[in-house]
Amino acid sequence: MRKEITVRDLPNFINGQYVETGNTFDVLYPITGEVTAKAHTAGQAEVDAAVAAARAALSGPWGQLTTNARVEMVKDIAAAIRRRFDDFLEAEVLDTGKPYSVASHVDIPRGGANFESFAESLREHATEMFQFDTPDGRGAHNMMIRRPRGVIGVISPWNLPLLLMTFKVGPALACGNTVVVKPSEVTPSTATLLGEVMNEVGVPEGVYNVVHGYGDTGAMITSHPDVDGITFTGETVTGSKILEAVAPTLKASSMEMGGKNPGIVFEDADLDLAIKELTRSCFLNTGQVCLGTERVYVHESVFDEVRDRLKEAAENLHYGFPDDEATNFGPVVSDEHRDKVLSYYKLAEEEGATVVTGGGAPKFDDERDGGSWVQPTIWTGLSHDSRTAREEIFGPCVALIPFTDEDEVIKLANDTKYGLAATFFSQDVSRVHRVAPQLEAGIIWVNSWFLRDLRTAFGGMKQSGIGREGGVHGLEFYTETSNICIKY
Ligand SMILES: NC(=O)C1=CN([C@@H]2O[C@H](COP(=O)(O)OP(=O)(O)OC[C@H]3O[C@@H](n4cnc5c(N)ncnc54)[C@H](O)[C@@H]3O)[C@@H](O)[C@H]2O)C=CC1
Ligand SMILES: O=C(O)/C=C/C=C(\O)C(=O)O
Repeated sequence: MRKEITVRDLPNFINGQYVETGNTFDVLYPITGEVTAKAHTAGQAEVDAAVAAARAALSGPWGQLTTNARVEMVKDIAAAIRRRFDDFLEAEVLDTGKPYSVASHVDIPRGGANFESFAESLREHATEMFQFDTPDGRGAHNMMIRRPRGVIGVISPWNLPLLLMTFKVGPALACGNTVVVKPSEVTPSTATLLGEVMNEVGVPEGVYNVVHGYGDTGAMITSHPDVDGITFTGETVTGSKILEAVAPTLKASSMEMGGKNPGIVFEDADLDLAIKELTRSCFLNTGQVCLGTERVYVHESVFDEVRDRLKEAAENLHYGFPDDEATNFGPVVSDEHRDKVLSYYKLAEEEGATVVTGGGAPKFDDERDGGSWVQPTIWTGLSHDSRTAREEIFGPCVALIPFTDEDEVIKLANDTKYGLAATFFSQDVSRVHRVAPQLEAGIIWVNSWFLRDLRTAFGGMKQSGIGREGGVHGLEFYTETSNICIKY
């Protein structure tokens, strides 16, 4: 159904207050291209104020909370997000155009779970202690303590805005840090709304701050001398610029970046399951998931069947307005991103691809023609070395490439500068155990995709990332340790 849009104002959130700057940029509805909000750009003064508020909060009432009280407050944030589920859902859909069916099952529930789960993890981790022999025979205890790292700059992307931002803010707050968040300029709404939740729950002022703007506002945070750590999700090239920006002040950095994740369908795979999971891994969230599969190697003996069944699944996806229950496929996030994806659709054909389905933009003959739409697309006939099969497109598209043997496909899967995720399908238990450890990826799914247990380590190898977050693994980034050596 067509949405009646009232243009909203999205101020910054600094020291518990909403702060306007009057210098605004438009936020657009990807379904139709209409303006839905005006976000207030933060300049150096607002970034400085946010960082100063975050610094002050570390030694204010927040810093004085007991661990138990802090953990309970972080869980209260989760409960408040759940109470305001519909507000978050509406805000996320307006920014991204994604179907309610996706946002209400993936994005918004994770907004709450990210706070709750990391609060629990913090309670469960054990403190390290070593008994140590000293030359005088009396001995010592080495005891490690953890303390918050300090002010954390959170730079987040547009594909899963609330999910990915809270995947960082949740553990940061659970560990006692304070944050300055720079959400993507394309999707600033849910980060702004979270400020209301923080005030409702009684999170002390200055603990959670949000500044809006483009990459230059992000750069004011990454280069800020009073920020202690940066956690980033986004493109690899941006990650590399951020690492340069943090170098002069030697900030700790946790980086989750792009991928060109392989999928593999072996000849012994359960094809019903493989098609079901590949339909999600290629097309969920219109392909805008860093863990998605844009190249799938299919054993030659089942290639034609996989191609035909995946084509059928892609053609059954339902483009529509977000609140239509049948809609499971939305637009991409912006015209800029649509143009990038369509440029790869053109490149694929220039590189000799056969278009199995899709390959362009849909035409609706209604207001959706003003939005940022592309078709789900499947190619065959592309070589593993083509740019289409090697570069991250971040769209609902996949190159199907045949293979003949296991060693060959492992080499093909690993032949990339990235190493975020891999997913493969086989019913042969020996093969599963043999192949999985040989894949160069931080996250490997077997007979499944995007099954997330928040206690597990999350992050990429090679140019897909530096460091791991999730469960107790995030403690390495979100806390500083001190070893205390106590001689008896
Ligand atoms: N999760 C992932 O792996 C994601 C990958 N991408 C990839 O990146 C491409 C471009 O999307 P963008 O949103 O432009 O990603 P991006 O990496 O440019 O932006 C991500 C965040 O970084 C900020 N940023 C940009 N330049 C910065 C700088 N110099 N210093 C500090 N912060 C900076 C942005 O404002 C945004 O908040 C996509 O087409 C896709 O291929 C995008 C989003 C998520
Ligand atoms: O489940 C998560 O924590 C993250 C999922 C997806 C991404 O990281 C991404 O698309 O960037």
